[in-house]
Amino acid sequence: MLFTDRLFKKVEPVWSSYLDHPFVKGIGEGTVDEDKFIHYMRQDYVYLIEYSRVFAIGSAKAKDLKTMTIFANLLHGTMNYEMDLHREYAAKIGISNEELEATGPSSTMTAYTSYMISQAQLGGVENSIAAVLACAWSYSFIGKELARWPGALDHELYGNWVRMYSSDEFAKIAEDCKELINDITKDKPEDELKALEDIVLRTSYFEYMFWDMAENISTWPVKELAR
Ligand SMILES: Cc1ncc(CO)c(N)n1
Repeated sequence: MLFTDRLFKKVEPVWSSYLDHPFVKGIGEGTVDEDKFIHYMRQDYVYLIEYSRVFAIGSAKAKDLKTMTIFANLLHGTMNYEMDLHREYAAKIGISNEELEATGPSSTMTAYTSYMISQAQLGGVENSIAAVLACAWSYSFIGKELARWPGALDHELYGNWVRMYSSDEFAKIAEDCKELINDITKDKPEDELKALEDIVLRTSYFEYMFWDMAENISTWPVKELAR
């Protein structure tokens, strides 16, 4: 069995719950509140900066040129392609790239990216790929599903989002991550596989928390002190 098949069995209930989440449903149905979406996109922009850092760590830790190149391509794709989506949305509503980049990090964004970066720094290259796997793969999973919902692809505001994450280009990013982890785990003992599975499960929980952060427009518990 491929390691990603084993992982999918583990995370499937968590990922299915994303599709019932009011924010994710709101994107698919075109009903999500604009203020919530803007908060989400701003937090996601600064999230993607840290996420790219994990690709850079993976590239630095890679033991062969193929792995190093895949990480470098993922880094390039995120910064030059996926983040254009956020820049385009921001431009539409009058937020500059500088303002977008200067977004104050929310507690959930901080916790999630800190966890990814610490896991990537602690272990070998396999930890970096485990840390980003749920991100790329679950977004592709959500994108493909929402693309089947009536009108989701054509919605004037949220259609771009659905088109990005259901695109073949984005599916390729998820596939590259899956291939990397399957290659890297081929001869690994069970205790190491379990540790990687744990990273994928925890990042899947963080993904749920990120959707909650968007839905609740949350930042930090003590808002007036968090500026
Ligand atoms: C929080 C989060 N996870 C995953 C992705 C996919 O890259 C994203 N844009 N944001």
